[in-house]
Amino acid sequence: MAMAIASAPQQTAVATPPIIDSHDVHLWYGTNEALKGINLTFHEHEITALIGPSGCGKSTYLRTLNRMNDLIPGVTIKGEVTLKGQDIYSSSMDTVALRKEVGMVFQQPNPFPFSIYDNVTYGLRLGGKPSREELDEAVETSLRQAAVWEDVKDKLHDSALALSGGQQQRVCIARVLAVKPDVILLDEPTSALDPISSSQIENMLVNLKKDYTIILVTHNMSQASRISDRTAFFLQGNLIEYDDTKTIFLNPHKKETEDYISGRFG
Ligand SMILES: Nc1ncnc2c1ncn2[C@@H]1O[C@H](COP(=O)(O)OP(=O)(O)OP(=O)(O)O)[C@@H](O)[C@H]1O
Repeated sequence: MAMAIASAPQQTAVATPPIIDSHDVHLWYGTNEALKGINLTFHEHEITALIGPSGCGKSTYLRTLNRMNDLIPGVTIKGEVTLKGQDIYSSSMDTVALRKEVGMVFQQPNPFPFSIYDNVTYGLRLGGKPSREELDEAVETSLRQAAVWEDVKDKLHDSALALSGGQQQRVCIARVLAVKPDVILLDEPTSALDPISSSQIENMLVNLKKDYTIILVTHNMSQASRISDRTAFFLQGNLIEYDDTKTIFLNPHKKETEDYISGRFG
């Protein structure tokens, strides 16, 4: 019998339109093949969790979705990733624009050493010369969406570095939201946070999915089962199983998946 986790998994996902498609994605770091032909389709307005033991390629795969691996020397990528039907690896793709459409939040909160206001407006100011009113509006909307407005509204011009870790992470999420992405990638966004901050971020992500598509790497099985609609299980660079979260946690089809989620390895 599979898994023993505290919370009931999400209900069976009802398919929304696909937004990202990856087809036969391989990635090598030098000669080490870290991804061995990944086929995955992500659906709009869903949260998808990527799970699997350390070193199985989850973070590497997440970074292929907005070409963040391009920044790592010695990386070779083959295969196809499309965003709304457009090949993101085509030579005509503007990677700065891509990373606005497919934003990323990292494990460690990484606010810039600026004010909260300047952190949230950073991407907007890179893209042009928005008016003060536009910036003010974006700051309030994004901080509200990231569920941190009430904490910071009276100190927007204080350093973001003076906030708690959980508040910093929510400001980093607001920074991504301010440029209105379609997709948000999160790489273990709560693993450096206390349980209360983690739970605030989980609730926020569930609220955000009505407006965004969310793809989340997590080691936390309860988190995956609490908030995700679909779950993909990776092992040694392969995608072993991808299904709605309820099936993965209650009735996985592959033995490796069952062994992992029931804690037999990893
Ligand atoms: N920058 C890099 N240079 C060389 N090899 C790397 C690099 N990043 C990851 N790897 C290797 O690629 C493989 C997959 O790593 P990756 O970080 O994607 O796994 P992961 O499943 O996200 O692991 P974790 O859960 O520990 O974060 C591992 O063998 C790792 O050592």
